[in-house]
Amino acid sequence: MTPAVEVRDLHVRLGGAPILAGVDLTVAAGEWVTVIGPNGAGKSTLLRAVGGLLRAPHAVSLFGTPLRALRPRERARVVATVAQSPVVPAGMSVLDYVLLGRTPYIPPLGRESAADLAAVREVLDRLDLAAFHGRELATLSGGERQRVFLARALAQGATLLLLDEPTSALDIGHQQEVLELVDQLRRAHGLTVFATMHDLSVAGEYADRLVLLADGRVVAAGPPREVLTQELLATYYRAHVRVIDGDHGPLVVPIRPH
Ligand SMILES: Nc1ncnc2c1ncn2[C@@H]1O[C@H](COP(=O)(O)OP(=O)(O)OP(=O)(O)O)[C@@H](O)[C@H]1O
Repeated sequence: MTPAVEVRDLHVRLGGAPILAGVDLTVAAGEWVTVIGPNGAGKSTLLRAVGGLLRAPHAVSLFGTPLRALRPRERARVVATVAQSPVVPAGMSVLDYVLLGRTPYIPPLGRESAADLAAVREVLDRLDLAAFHGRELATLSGGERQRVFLARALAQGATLLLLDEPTSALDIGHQQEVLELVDQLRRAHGLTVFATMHDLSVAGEYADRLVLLADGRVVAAGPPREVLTQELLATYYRAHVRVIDGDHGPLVVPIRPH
């Protein structure tokens, strides 16, 4: 079957320095793959390249089509990105911000249709954001805002979701709620999820496969119990951890070194 994401020998240089140095990976349609790795490993850069936000035209294909062959509107119907800290337009309401997700469906110089508004209201309800629809985005708390960013991506109706640290600003309850919702949507609508996460236990609980990135290279990839090992985490994170069996995958507990 054609993979949702295919990355072949991806090299990215930023500010004159090599950031990604020959990354290869595939994400099957319907799969959830999470990229982990220490700070500065290149995780966000990889996600941006897959989302078409960097010039890497030859290395990335989405659902069998090279990125370079997709026009921006076409690309936006296929892939939706939730960046780590998206720009918040001044004075914009929650409703209008989430409505931006419908841009690929609105004709140039046209207005949103009743179906666009219905799609937005449905997503706001699902994410428990309906009460905020008239609020100025900038006045929301970090966690509320993060749910609005996700709402915009879901309203886009793309089949591939790229989530860069989607729950970093959320409390543990909202973190679970958002990840469960993403997983439900994935199963119900056949979405593919390609994410980055720092919480290794949570990453392992939700992903089918993990990709461990270090210094711009994939150093391990596979099911969570093959990647979340004490040895790999000591080598690449310099972390002292204990890995214990959980119901949905390994749980990584940091242990204070002697
Ligand atoms: N525009 C840029 N110019 C120069 N260097 C950059 C640029 N953007 C990113 N980098 C560098 O590329 C490296 C990888 O950054 P990236 O944000 O992809 O890492 P990351 O794995 O997502 O890190 P973190 O876990 O800290 O979010 C970092 O060393 C960063 O400083």
